[in-house]
Amino acid sequence: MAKLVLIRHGQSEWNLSNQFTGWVDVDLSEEGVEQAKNAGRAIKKAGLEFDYAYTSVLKRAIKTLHYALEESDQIWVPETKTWRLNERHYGALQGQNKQEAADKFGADQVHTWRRSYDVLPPLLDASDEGSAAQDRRYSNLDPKLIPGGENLKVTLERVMPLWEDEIAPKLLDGKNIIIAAHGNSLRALSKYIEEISDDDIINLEMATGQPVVYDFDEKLNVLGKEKY
Ligand SMILES: O=C(O)[C@H](O)COP(=O)(O)O
Repeated sequence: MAKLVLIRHGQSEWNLSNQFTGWVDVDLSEEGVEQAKNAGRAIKKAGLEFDYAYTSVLKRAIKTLHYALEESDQIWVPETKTWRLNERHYGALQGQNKQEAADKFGADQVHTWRRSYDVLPPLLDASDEGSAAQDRRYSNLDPKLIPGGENLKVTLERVMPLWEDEIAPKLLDGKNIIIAAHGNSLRALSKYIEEISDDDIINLEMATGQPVVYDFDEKLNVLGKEKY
């Protein structure tokens, strides 16, 4: 019945330089642009047609969506941009080099920050430079909802209202949806969709620019999952 395509943005400038990114609005690298276009070509080749598109308010995901839709000749598809699909907020780690952080705090600690389900990164204060509280794009958001740092659990909790209010009803109505977002907002969504345990989610990685296609029955049970 309905299909849902999840696509992590193409390689970003900070994926390339190995920096924690989170809510920092970093652009795609040249390779990231190519990955997004290739995703669009794969979508076209597979004959995937969308009724709705969703993305975050960060340009690496927005541009990935646009390249993918343009290459598959469906740039007209109605799209929604929402902070609920943003990357998990990496708190005070944002901007730091991941290798340098591992040298400073230990590889185990950094792995725990990156992949554990419920350990929070060091938090940013609302008054800190670089806090999203000072960013105009979040000015219509209740300040209490603006995070100073998130783990996967908190990320899943803020993705779920979007799933419940918008995505699931449309899939139940047989509509096909593409979501272009981020490694961890998509890991959170996959955890819910595939009912992956808190322990096992540590092993799920999302490749940049690779479409993941879920096929659902009319009760939203997963019939199949394919990667292009
Ligand atoms: O925000 C980031 O740094 C990346 O998009 C995801 O990083 P991770 O692989 O460390 O979770």
